[in-house]
Amino acid sequence: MDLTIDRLSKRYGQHWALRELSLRCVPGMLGLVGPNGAGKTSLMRIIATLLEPTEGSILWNGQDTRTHGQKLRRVLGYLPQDFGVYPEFTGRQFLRYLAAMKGLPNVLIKRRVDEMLEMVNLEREADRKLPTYSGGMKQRIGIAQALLNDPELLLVDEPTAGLDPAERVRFRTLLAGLTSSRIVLLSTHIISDVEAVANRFLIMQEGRMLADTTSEGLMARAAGSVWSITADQRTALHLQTTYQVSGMVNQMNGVALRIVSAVRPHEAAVAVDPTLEEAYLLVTGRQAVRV
Ligand SMILES: Nc1ncnc2c1ncn2[C@@H]1O[C@H](COP(=O)(O)OP(=O)(O)OP(=O)(O)O)[C@@H](O)[C@H]1O
Repeated sequence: MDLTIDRLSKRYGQHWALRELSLRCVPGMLGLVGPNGAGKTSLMRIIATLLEPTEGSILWNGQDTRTHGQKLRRVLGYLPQDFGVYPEFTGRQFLRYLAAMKGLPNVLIKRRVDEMLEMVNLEREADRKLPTYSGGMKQRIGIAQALLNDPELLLVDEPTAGLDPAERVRFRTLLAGLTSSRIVLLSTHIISDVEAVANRFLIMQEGRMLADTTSEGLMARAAGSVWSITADQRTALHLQTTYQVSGMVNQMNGVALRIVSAVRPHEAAVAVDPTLEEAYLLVTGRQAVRV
């Protein structure tokens, strides 16, 4: 199993959504992290062969997907960001319908659908119509449909958007169990979504790959660049306007700040271990989203 992305670019009109992106993926969970508009969905849609690149190519096991797209589609599972459900179907009917569409033999469909419903913990809700499902249940049925063909390559685009914290955790746990023998590419703008499950982090911004690293690699980049200080209100305000503040808590004795800065922001500041979000902030220069 080998997915190679070679100098991929995508232009919409005058706007470049992807710029010369290269990447080689082997089995494991890859967290594709970047702010809205970074190009994550465009990349996923091109890999899924739903969108043509402007330049560059995607190779699946060494073969170009422009000419051998069927080989990749056969082993692909995809949960798109705007995953829509069919209002007339129950969860079970929906999965059976998609299993048939994916070409699973009739004799296997019932068993496979039952297995998937059990895996995503929706057996009890399987005969309810899809519009009655909560956001988290819809995402779980979405991942179930993506897994029907036991894909070697699983693309999951912003799966936790709009989920409440309990469903978010549940979804992460579900994903964590899926990675051993496939390539999973999971996109998110929330680093905590992939913090515990990804063994590789791809950080995208404005169509470019800013970093291709592990959590340790990302943390190492931020070592010595995160500071903690408890200051009075006036000093805290000054620090906030001058530096990137990654955390702030009002306390009895002042304001406790965490600051991301290459230089010591104040003589009373002490260096602290970075969090993954702070490392992300340092790489992208943006505020990480905390959920
Ligand atoms: N069909 C399109 N026509 C024109 N511009 C587009 C189109 N699709 C995406 N874009 C632009 O390309 C850039 C990348 O979009 P894309 O959806 O790939 O990013 P993203 O990282 O997935 O962001 P989001 O999380 O908001 O979906 C954005 O600036 C977006 O506005």
